[in-house]
Amino acid sequence: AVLHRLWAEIDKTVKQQVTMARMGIGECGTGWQLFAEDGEMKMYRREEEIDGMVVDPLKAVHVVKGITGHEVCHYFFSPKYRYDWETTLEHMTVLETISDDTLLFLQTHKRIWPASQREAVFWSHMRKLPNDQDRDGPDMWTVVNNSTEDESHPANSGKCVRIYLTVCLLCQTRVHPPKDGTPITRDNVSCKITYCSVVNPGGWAPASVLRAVYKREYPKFLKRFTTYVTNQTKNKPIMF
Ligand SMILES: CCCc1ccc(-c2ccc(S(=O)(=O)CCO)cc2)cc1[C@H]1C[C@H]1c1ccccn1
Repeated sequence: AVLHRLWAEIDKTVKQQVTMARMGIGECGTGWQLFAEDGEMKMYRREEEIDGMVVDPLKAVHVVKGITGHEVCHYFFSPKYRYDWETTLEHMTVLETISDDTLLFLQTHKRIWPASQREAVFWSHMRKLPNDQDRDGPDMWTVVNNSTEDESHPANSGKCVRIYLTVCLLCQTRVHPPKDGTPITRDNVSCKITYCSVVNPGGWAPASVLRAVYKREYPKFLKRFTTYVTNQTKNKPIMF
């Protein structure tokens, strides 16, 4: 198959992001502060600024019973479900279908007063990863979203400020087979989710406002999204 113009960048970025997502918080360098906790969900951030703009890296870890990594990545990646769970989304367009596991998105997010409205252009790639640590362990699945340029949508040409994001959703399915050898049900599966994101807001926005938005929005987003996947899958066959 002819490789797409972005393929080399996608493959390199996915490998880099997955390597970082697999590292524990302790190995990810210093300065991580736990800022939100809800049951199994723990959310960390590091306070970082570039040219006075807040670009705080975020890392969340969560364990959800009854769903698999393939299912979590499927509902995160597919455009047809996004309006159901992404509450800050104002508009989403698929600019290009690069392949069946790689899409180019244009998204505008609802304006956060007093900052100007933001938009993002990013490729999104979904991939199953060999579990190289535990060969007979279940596979891992990931979706990586990474901002990119698109000639037909130059940055900051309209009313929206272009943001630059790198997001990695890494999922590891855990199966606890029933003792009595009966078939595996959703009671026997769980998914360890690691969500990493770095967002450059692209233009000035008050640090206090941005940090308040992230503190409020990210825990809401991960809880809402995982609840959505649980509800969407509960009466469906398990997608391993
Ligand atoms: C000034 C910039 C604010 C800002 C930057 C970035 C994002 C954002 C974009 C994409 C993704 S995703 O994980 O790729 C899922 C696809 O949408 C998550 C978050 C949202 C906001 C805004 C709306 C706020 C927000 C922040 C955090 C979570 C959700 N929404």
